[in-house]
Amino acid sequence: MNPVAEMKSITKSFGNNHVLKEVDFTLMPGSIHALLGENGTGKTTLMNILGNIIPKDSGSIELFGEVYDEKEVKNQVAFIHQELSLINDLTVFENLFLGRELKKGVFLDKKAMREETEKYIQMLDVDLNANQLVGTLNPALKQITEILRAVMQEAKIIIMDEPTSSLTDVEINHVFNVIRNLKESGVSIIFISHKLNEVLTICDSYTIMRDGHVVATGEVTDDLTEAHLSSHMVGKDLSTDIIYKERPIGEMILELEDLTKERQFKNVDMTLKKGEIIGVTGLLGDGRSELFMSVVGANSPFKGTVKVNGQAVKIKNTTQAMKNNITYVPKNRKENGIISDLSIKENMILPIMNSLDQYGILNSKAIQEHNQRYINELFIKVSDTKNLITSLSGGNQQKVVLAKALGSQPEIVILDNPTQGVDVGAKLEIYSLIMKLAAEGISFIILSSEYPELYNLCDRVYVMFHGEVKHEFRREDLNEEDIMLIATGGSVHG
Ligand SMILES: Nc1ncnc2c1ncn2[C@@H]1O[C@H](COP(=O)(O)OP(=O)(O)OP(=O)(O)O)[C@@H](O)[C@H]1O
Repeated sequence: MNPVAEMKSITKSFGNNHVLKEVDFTLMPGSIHALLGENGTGKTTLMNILGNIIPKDSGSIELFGEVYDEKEVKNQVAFIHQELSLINDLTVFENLFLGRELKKGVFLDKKAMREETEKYIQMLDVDLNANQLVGTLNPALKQITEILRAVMQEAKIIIMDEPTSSLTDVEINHVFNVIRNLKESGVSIIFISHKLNEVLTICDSYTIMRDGHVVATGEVTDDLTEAHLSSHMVGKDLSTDIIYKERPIGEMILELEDLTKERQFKNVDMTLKKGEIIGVTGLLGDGRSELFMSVVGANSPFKGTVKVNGQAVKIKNTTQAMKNNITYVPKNRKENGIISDLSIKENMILPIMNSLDQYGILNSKAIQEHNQRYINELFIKVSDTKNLITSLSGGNQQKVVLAKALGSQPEIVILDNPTQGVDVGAKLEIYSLIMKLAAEGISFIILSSEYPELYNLCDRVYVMFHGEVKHEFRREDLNEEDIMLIATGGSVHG
């Protein structure tokens, strides 16, 4: 069998930043190929070159045995980015035909576009309505709509950049089924991911990059392990020590009493003490994100009482939340976490502008010190903080979002899906930092679907189902099977 894509000795630099150094990459037909590596190692850059989004500096590419043709590639290769590019106010079929609308005379032929969409929906066996507004779809169906768009343009190679990073387990299965159907139909898929368990589940082969080089490539076999993959990614064996540390827990700092918002969450009671780390988990529709958006004033109105340090507070927006020393990091980085038009430096200092502003002039030394501290503590890979935040790799953007939150020195930090897109090694660094800050007295609420994340960090974990708290686990009772049972509507004793 001949490869469908063959990249040889690809190099690429951005200024002095030599991102790709003689990279070889081969994709076989009808396969799902994982592309792995630490944050900022050049995975997206390599794929941007394959998809003709940016030019290479040197090297050669063959597609389907032919020399790479920049005009043809648009129809052959589709790239689904981490941040989806759908328009919420349009329907599914309108999104799918955006920029290539079918027409009857001068009018749009909506009937034909709808029918064509239905045909592909059936082909991929997905539960999607062509007429539905994209804004009303859950994250998995949005991801699937993007996949449909790629399939409808008859792409033979589809690159998926962390397609599951904001999905829950059930949604991931849904997207995986679609990916498997695609593979059956002969499409080759490149699967960029930091979730090594998913790579072992769905991929046939893998390539691992480190510092702009390929360090390993091979088949996914039964004896391949996550530890094997991650040791190649970081160049050493990752510590398997548990990061969690026993530490003194202080007074009550936050109480949620009987919080209710129609169709979102119901009768929620939760507590958090000084220096404590609690987890909140569940599956799609559990209401945890809506609950904490309400707590910080971003999802009003709701019923019930929020108490900070024993005092009932009415928080109407996130600025008031910050005045109550609560910082909140929402889950979707592009829509909520970063300001794309600002530099890395500006993004990092936004929440602390007031404290840095002396006599109306920004103290550049203080800014420099502040930023350098977080760049060091979170290992943010950055060549110049004056560059736009969007020039950073996805995982490094996420670290800037965390730096922004922690830099405001809050008493309570609420993190929704905090390590989205972050590589396995950097995750451990972030957990260690959170543990260190908790030992210094900062309290954390971690909203997460990842059991290892909850296990590494949390003193207690609340499990929600359909907007209600169904169980509270003490650390000593935590286990993944019971959490899953409750998250799917079952119950455990005790
Ligand atoms: N347009 C750009 N301008 C300047 N530097 C860039 C640009 N695009 C990427 N880079 C740099 O290239 C390097 C590789 O980034 P890339 O996005 O390819 O990494 P990645 O392996 O996909 O990381 P992640 O896992 O975090 O998504 C980073 O140092 C990044 O800052």
